[in-house]
Amino acid sequence: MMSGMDTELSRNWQAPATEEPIDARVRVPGSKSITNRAYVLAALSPSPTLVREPLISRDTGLMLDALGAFGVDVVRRRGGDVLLTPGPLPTGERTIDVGNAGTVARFTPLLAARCAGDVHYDGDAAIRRRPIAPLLAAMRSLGVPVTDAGSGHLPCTVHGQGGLPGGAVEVDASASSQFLSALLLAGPACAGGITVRLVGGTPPSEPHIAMTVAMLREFGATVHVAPGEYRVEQGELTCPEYIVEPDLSAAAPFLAAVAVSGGRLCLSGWPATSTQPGARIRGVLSELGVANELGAEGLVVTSDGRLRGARLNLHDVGELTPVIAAMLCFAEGPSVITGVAHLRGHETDRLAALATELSKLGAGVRDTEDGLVIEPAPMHGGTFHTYDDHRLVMAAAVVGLRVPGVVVTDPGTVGKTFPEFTTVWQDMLG
Ligand SMILES: O=C(O)C1=C[C@@H](OP(=O)(O)O)[C@@H](O)[C@H](O)C1
Ligand SMILES: C=C(OP(=O)(O)O)C(=O)O
Repeated sequence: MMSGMDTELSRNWQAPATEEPIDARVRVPGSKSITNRAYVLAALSPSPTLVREPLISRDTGLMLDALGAFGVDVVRRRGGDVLLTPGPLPTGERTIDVGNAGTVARFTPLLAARCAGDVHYDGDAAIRRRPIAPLLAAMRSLGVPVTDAGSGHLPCTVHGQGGLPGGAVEVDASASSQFLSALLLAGPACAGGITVRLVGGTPPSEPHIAMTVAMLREFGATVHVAPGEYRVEQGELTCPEYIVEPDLSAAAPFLAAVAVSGGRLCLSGWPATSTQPGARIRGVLSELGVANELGAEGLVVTSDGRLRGARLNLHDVGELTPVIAAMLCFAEGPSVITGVAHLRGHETDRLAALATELSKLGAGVRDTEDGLVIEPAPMHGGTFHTYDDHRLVMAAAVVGLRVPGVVVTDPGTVGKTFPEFTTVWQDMLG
């Protein structure tokens, strides 16, 4: 039996610190966003799809479970590839656990409408706080009956009628680009296709919308894009094999490690072009004065450990904010991050969490209405709370490299998108 102290230690992770420059080659697992889109599109493709090099993590496991509940046969091959073959759409009541996966919570309810019967949705306490009302409103206006407890949040029930109506629909995707992606991904299965008109503010995470459009086309869908309006034609999808790119947002903490500690790191498998927002970390690094170059062996980042402060609008790449904020705590001057008010509705209120945890360790970090102000200052060890947020574990790891004694709570929460993160991080240090 473990003593209370052992239990406490096993729940925490002492982030490794180093005074040596980094000299490493790292490979990260497949992209969460690409994997879960490939799974959704495979579920809508009548012929089998082999998804190669997918991410194997909590979010992608929950997606496969959800699709399995909708009659998709899922075969996990040795080595990680997954073969998906849709079967007859099921009838009767079922329940989907979305955990804290935005992609499962937002992308699958439209698919549930194709089943005949009630599909109940719920997940972690955190997902019950995350926005979904604009998506449910759009579903209702399409003619899909959905009930919730009146709060506009999960839990909710999709009353599947055995088919997905289509037509024209408006959506306010200013709180999450995933509302728009959800409607577009379901488009080929909608009767008569779907026309989505954006209302409200500009959606965040523009690269994720481009990813949705690009992947729909890779699966054979016809997609028309005009300013503020998208049209997806009804049609049969097919893609016998889809290869998933490495997750460039999961790569970001490793690149940040070189920026704060100096040295050289090669991230293997970096694609020449990508719709992933993580690809834009290269531009951010350049702006901070950190050299990075794409060559035959991958993306190579080299640094002497010095970086400039900057003013960064991260509206398009919000999921990079925790790692970038951690990195900026070691810049030579202050920084301002703007454009990410929607992060308050992510896995946790990321702006509040980053301000609290980074300040607690000595940096001057405060949250503003739509971002963070970061005044670098000498930092010291202490406990870094992670609030069930995988990207806060990654941010804490970056701080811990330069600050001995950073104790990270609940490191297992990183399993949402990168179960092997702490091992790969340790390996990076040799
Ligand atoms: O579509 C996707 O795969 C994602 C879209 C973004 O969501 P928001 O637009 O809600 O920020 C991003 O932050 C999330 O990690 C993944
Ligand atoms: C916001 C994120 O995840 P989700 O897919 O749950 O929205 C994220 O991974 O940073």
